Amino acid sequence: MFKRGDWALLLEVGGGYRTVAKVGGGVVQTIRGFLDLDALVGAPYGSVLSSSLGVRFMALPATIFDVIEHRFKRKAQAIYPKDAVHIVRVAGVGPGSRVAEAGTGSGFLTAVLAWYVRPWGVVYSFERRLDHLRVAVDNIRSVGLDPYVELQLRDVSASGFGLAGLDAVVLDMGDPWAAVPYAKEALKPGGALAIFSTTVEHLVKSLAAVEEAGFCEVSVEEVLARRWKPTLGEVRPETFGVVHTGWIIAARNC
Ligand SMILES: C[S@@+](CC[C@H](N)C(=O)[O-])C[C@H]1O[C@@H](n2cnc3c(N)ncnc32)[C@H](O)[C@@H]1O
Repeated sequence: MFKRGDWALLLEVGGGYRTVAKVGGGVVQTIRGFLDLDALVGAPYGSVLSSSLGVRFMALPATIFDVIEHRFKRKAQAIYPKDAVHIVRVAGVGPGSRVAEAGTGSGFLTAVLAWYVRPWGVVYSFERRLDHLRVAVDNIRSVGLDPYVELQLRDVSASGFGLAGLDAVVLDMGDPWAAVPYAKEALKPGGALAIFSTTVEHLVKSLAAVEEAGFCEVSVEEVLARRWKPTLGEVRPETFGVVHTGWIIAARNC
């Protein structure tokens, strides 16, 4: 059953609208009318509540990805969930991992990494812009992941990470090639490096830096996720969708 402070995924019954809201957060406005979220405190998962316009919503427990997608504020270009999860895989991130990340941006990838390093690990996340860092702080706190994240205002291209023996370093920033030698110093032997690139030019410069720094087991992958229409009798790929996000370079510190 829902507790005060839980995040609920609210699905319009018989319609396509969805939103995510905090249980016990009072009355919230949606494009389908007002919803009283206090009514969900103590209610079982799957409860239905009506908006002020009479639109019915089914309330389900929200996943971390539901909250990130619907409630996180955006200050910088955020990573897509398909890429974030792939980074978790290639960087071998799991419970107890010590991971450094730059730049933090709005903290979308930070939150995903923090979700996976729980309950013993830590994400050291570096950002050079204070306005971005402030948004990330709010986003990460909103999902209760702040105990697993150490945020720092720092330009890693100029100053490195100031850390050693890390399990992984993840770079989603304009000039990762400048941070690659610092990433090598910060990683434990065998530790993983992951770099997200959105253009071919960025990818090639990043790859050159990875090779120059002496990393091994280098790979480049693009994650293609195509949404299909699940309506029986009309099952086919959706007409519109996200065509390109980026590539993920992975390498090991050898
Ligand atoms: C594309 S955004 C990162 C988005 C983030 N991965 C997310 O999912 O929300 C790139 C961020 O890197 C930061 N950045 C760029 N160069 C940096 C550097 N040398 N050191 C630290 N942060 C840097 C930028 O200010 C920006 O916030």
